[in-house]
Amino acid sequence: MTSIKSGPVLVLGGARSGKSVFAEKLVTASGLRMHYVATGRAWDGEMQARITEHRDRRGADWQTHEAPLELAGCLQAIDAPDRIILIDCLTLWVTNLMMEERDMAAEFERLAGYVPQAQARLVFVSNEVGLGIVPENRMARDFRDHAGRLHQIIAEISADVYFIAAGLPLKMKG
Ligand SMILES: Nc1nc2c(ncn2[C@@H]2O[C@H](COP(=O)(O)OP(=O)(O)OP(=O)(O)O)[C@@H](O)[C@H]2O)c(=O)[nH]1
Repeated sequence: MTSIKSGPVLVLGGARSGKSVFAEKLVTASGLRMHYVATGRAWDGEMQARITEHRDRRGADWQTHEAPLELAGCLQAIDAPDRIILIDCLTLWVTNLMMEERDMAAEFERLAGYVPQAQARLVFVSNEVGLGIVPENRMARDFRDHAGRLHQIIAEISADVYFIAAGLPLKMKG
């Protein structure tokens, strides 16, 4: 199993690609105190079922925090050198910021400003949503563009970057 040596990690992949499971294994293998920051919200029964599945899989060794909007603030609040924090996922955070009409560039800058100073190990999970055809509606195009920009920003400051497809990791950086 791949292990985390130093610096932040970005794990990208499509829906149900196995990216969360891969990231969870990286975290579990680290031996550090495991924290999970969820950006998702239980907006309907289906999402609640997905969340329950994730919680059951993680088990009691993880401490869970919910940060649909204030991601950098949440990470700062729980930062400590003996911890590893899995952030799942950046694309849901982008969705939440868009819904609240936040200044995306400023939010990305705030997160990117914090990441290099973090004492905890950070593992970001995100959906690669830019591989399909150009979406027909404006909001979906904006979402795809914001996600793409954020991925480039986080990839640049990450030590390791993986792309997961069909449960298989492709190491792109590190
Ligand atoms: N609020 C909240 N959300 C959670 C919790 N655990 C997981 N989630 C959210 O559930 C989302 C994952 O949903 P899925 O639809 O199963 O993920 P997926 O992208 O289809 O599948 P994978 O590629 O396997 O990760 C994550 O992005 C989290 O934000 C939790 O304890 N609380």
